[in-house]
Amino acid sequence: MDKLLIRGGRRLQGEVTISGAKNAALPELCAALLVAGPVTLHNVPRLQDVATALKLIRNMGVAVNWGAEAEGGRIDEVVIDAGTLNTPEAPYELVKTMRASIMVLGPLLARFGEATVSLPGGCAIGSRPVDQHIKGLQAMGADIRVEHGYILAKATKLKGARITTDMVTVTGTENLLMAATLAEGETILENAAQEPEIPDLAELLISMGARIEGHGTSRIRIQGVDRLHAPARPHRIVPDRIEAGTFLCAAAAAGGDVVLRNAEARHLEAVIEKLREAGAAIEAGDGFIRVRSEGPGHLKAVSFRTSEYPAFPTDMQAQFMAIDCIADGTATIAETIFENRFMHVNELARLGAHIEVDGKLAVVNGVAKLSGATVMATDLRASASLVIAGLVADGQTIVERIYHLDRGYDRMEAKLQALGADIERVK
Ligand SMILES: CC(=O)N[C@H]1[C@@H](OP(=O)(O)OP(=O)(O)OC[C@H]2O[C@@H](n3ccc(=O)[nH]c3=O)[C@H](O)[C@@H]2O)O[C@H](CO)[C@@H](O)[C@@H]1O
Ligand SMILES: C=C(OP(=O)(O)O)C(=O)O
Repeated sequence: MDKLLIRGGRRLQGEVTISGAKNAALPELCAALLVAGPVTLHNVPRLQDVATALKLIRNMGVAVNWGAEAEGGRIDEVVIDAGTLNTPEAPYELVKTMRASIMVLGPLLARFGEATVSLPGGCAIGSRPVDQHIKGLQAMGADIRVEHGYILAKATKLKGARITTDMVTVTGTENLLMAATLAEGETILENAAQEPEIPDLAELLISMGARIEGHGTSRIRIQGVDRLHAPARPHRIVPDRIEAGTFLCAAAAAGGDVVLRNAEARHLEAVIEKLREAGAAIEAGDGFIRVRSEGPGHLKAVSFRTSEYPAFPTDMQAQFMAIDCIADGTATIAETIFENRFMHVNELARLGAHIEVDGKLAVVNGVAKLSGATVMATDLRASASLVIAGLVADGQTIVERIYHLDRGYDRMEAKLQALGADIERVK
């Protein structure tokens, strides 16, 4: 199993190009199932979750061409043609490592009138049920049973409905949005998620002939159409705001001067505001963000609370906690989205951090320095937080189980090396 070996204490300097968003790529790969014809995506990040999603849809009989595999092809391009789809099924073996697989359910049901999709596997950050996806599709007239760990869904023709989800759910909104494009009549999604990946998905669907309004707000209105068509042009996936935020936190914590290219500051306002409070200087312009920081000894502890977009993202909580660990003062961090997303705390403590957890709250007392140790990654963003802590810690840190990191970051260690970090992957 691969590990990362980090020798801390180096400042970060230079430029890094941010990849396309994992959380936009995954629903958009599923959206391609809605049409018979080629859907071309650009700015596709090279990461394990994309590979898993492509394996899943190939298994349905879909033709997939990932640029990295094609001779001389664009490395960031994926072309999917679901014209040959013959098995509208997602088996447990392919779904268990990636909860986002649930997003094949809406498109399959809408286009084929049936789908068999395994319940996604349990995940370290919380229980993560999919009841809202199921309830929404039932409101659209689907007949859904859950048996032997599988969702068995049928619908001769989905019907438009007004759906108010019990909570704001990102993939729930995306699943129902995709299903509604082919439903009969109008669907209104109330309490819809507003994360930037949702308007990005909606724009792709619109380029396929879908009729959607209000994407990016909490009320999305969809007029169903009889069929969608292949988009005329490639769709460019929105930059990954969480990858960008992770590099901002890394530079703020380690100190240095880093410019992020292909990054959207307007998608990261809550994080940037907190980084400024912590003492980092941030400038942003068209497609770039620059961060300058004096690093350890010059950072202030900053409290924050995770919440739905545009508030502070839960996917940035662990990485920002790494800054608070070495900042001056005490920070209180409230995690309101997932009930078990403080798994990195024990590992940060192994590096010398002082953190106490009480339910949804973590209280971090900043220390002057961290000291390198062997730590274990427990989930995707926890891994990133340990990497950031390792960049600051004295001596050598080994981060084990980085398959979590590889799920969602595109060659993170290579990008950090290019910024001057002493980090390498070892077998
Ligand atoms: C692939 C993708 O885009 N993943 C993101 C997505 O996950 P995901 O879409 O899975 O997260 P949700 O927005 O659905 O979850 C929000 C909350 O609602 C609960 N819930 C959700 C659906 C449901 O049917 N029932 C239910 O109870 C969840 O357990 C959680 O407590 O949004 C999360 C919250 O921003 C991010 O951390 C993930 O990175
Ligand atoms: C929790 C995350 O992803 P997923 O929903 O794919 O598990 C994440 O990106 O931090």
